[in-house]
Amino acid sequence: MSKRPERLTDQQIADGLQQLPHWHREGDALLRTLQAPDFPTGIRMVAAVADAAEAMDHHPDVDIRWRTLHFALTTHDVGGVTTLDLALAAAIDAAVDTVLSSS
Ligand SMILES: C[C@H](O)[C@H](O)[C@H]1CNC2=NC(N)=NC(=O)C2=N1
Repeated sequence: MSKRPERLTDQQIADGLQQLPHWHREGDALLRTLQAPDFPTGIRMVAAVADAAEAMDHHPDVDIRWRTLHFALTTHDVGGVTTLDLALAAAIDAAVDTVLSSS
């Protein structure tokens, strides 16, 4: 049984975001919005994110509007931002970059 992650402090979140320039915090979530070049590529990005999230057993909230993708990350089990959200943000950045570099 994996240990439940602890909610991070404001300072810990700010420190983590130093390494995640595409992301910002709003309340209990980390947010990123990006523009895909077209709708199919955006869907491929979301599919790549889904694989990474499933591998981590930690999943983003995703909003898809044509080419605009909104990602919101929070740890629902503890009702706040944890290290899992910071790790997922980095995984999302890597996943979308991989799709872009192969499109
Ligand atoms: C049992 C529970 O569903 C799992 O530990 C995971 C699934 N994916 C998850 N994703 C997110 N964002 N928060 C969670 O608390 C979470 N829990």
